[in-house]
Amino acid sequence: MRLTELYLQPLTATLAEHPYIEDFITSFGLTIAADNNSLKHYLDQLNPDLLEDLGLSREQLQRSLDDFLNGMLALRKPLDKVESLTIIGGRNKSGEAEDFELILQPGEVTCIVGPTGSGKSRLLADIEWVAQGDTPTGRNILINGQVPDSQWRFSTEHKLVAQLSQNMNFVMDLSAEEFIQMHAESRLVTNPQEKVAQILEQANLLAGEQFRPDTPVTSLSGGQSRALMIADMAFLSKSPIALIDEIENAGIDRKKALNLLIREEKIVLMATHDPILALMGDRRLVIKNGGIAKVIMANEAERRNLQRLEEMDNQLLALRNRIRSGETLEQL
Ligand SMILES: Nc1ncnc2c1ncn2[C@@H]1O[C@H](COP(=O)(O)OP(=O)(O)OP(=O)(O)O)[C@@H](O)[C@H]1O
Repeated sequence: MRLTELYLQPLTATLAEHPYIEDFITSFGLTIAADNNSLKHYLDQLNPDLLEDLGLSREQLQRSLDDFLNGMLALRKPLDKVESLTIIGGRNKSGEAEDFELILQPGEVTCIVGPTGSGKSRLLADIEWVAQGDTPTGRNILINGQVPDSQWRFSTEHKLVAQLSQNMNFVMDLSAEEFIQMHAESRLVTNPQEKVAQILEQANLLAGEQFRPDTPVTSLSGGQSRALMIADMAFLSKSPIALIDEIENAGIDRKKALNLLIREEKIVLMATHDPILALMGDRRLVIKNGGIAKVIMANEAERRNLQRLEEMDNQLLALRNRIRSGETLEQL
């Protein structure tokens, strides 16, 4: 819907489709009720004395409402589907060319490995910024094979990338359910209750220890809050690209977490040195001296080892649980 139509149709329809307009108007100390007049008529008939008492001019109110509605309409606009992300090589820290062009597709997982300071975060930042040769690496990022529309580059609503970082600090005094509910409402999803239930259920499947919907977010363990944010990212974020920084220390089911994002058809890039996650990826980018030094594609021999690694991981997990419950490990 266009902004002009929204101003001209009867308020009954406008407020039913965009209930947040009422909150916006009341936040200025005004009241608005659904009737057959239009939003334009409502604004035109506002009493100038009342506006003056509220310290408002009609033009100011109109401008703020335009900005607000434009933002809300942009949030509802369907995004262009991202079918591929191309990374065109730039140069490493010594100025040597990175000689490659990589195409990543939805549902694929790309792991990023390399020593501290090698440039892993820089690569993620190039993608987030949709670099056009204008970052220290000189890389270029294409979306669907083309220089991306400014929709992706400059919009704060339509973020190309959703990023999950290692540290989660909640400062709000809300329950897990209220927190996700608030997020779902701000995203204007059509069925927030259902989405919230789905996210809480999935987060509990990921978390090592269960939590209840009424658990305050500030009381969630590191693993539980990360599980909640991964489920939130999978089901609420419209960003087609997910960047994950080190999932391993989180105490959550890493495999399920990754599968959730893959199932939601995101392009996943993950900095990780966890062998299980690395082998689950479709490719690994090896970063050295600021450049992508090597691209390792998933191969059968490595994948066969995945099962062994999982067995080893389960054995370690069982030992961890024994330690946790106070047992000794003389007998393995
Ligand atoms: N190709 C490049 N040319 C110039 N500078 C670069 C290049 N790649 C990375 N850098 C710079 O090198 C520094 C270290 O890179 P970065 O922070 O990405 O490393 P990292 O691998 O993420 O390290 P850590 O594992 O410690 O987080 C940053 O200042 C980054 O901007």
